[in-house]
Amino acid sequence: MSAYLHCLSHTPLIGHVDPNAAVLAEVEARVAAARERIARFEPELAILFAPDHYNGFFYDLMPPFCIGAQAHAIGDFGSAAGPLEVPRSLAEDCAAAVLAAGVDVALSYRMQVDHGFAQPLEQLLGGLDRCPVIPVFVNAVAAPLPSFQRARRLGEAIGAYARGLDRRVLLLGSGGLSHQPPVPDLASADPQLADRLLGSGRQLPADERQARQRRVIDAARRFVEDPRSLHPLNPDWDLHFMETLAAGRIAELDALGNAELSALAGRSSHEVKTWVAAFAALSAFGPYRAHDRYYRAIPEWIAGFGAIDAQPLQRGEA
Ligand SMILES: O=C(O)/C=C/c1cccc(O)c1O
Ligand SMILES: [Fe+2]
Repeated sequence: MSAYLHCLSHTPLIGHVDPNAAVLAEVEARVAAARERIARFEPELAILFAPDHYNGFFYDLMPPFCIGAQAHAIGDFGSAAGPLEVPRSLAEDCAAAVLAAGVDVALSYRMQVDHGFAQPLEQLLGGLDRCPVIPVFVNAVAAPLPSFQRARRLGEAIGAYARGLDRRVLLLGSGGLSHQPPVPDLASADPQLADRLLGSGRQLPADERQARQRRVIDAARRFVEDPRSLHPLNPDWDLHFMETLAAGRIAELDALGNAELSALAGRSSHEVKTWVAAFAALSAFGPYRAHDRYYRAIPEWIAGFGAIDAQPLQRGEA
């Protein structure tokens, strides 16, 4: 029984609107180093906390959290498409354990996921099917959103379940940090978009998919030229958030309300709740040490882009 954590921002803009070569190389080196550390850990099971962007979860039935017992990725923005390697009975047991621990979580036997799940699996493990993975959806865009406290409780319950397995468990958090790309919003949607957000967008026609991706790519180009065209990135808050998790003070975030977080760091910054859940899961293995922290605000990717590793303290470590 052992655990290793890696949390990483995702962005579908990689390869579409990139920062300069030096920054790109810096990020690639960081990701490559994280991939090596993970490979050395030799995970037997990954638990991946990630959000969706109205590609798999819609307002016909929007859960705050959902565990996938089977899942497939759609391949948006050129990310990997196809089935994830989900150990069905472990995912079922995990959902049952979480419910028994008092956290309400949905279960899906046909979970559809997007770049939020696919990108970390590609970047950190080399593909969708390289390691058995339990995908855990955390709603980070479709109001009303779960709170920091519930994300923490979800993570603690999943961590307690994972600790009981006799396996090397990799805990992954995907998303964040401060950012607000043009992800749709039901409150301001016209009737056609509202219909898509209610579920008719599950299999988007190719031309609409193209137009949707183009809108995000154009928004990124504009954001580089005019930082006021989107909600600003907030490096101060991002670094403070990372330090809070690294210092083991996860519960301090409970006091931060959803509206407050949107105002500080943008509407998509709720993706950081995947990090909170992952760290809370790690805390179920005991005190931990964070290392290999990385951060850079990257407007080309509309992302406060961060990465961090953590693992339980070894015997003798303070
Ligand atoms: O449009 C989407 O589906 C999402 C875009 C996006 C852009 C930048 C950072 C992110 O985390 C995103 O999901
Ligand atoms: Fe995202």
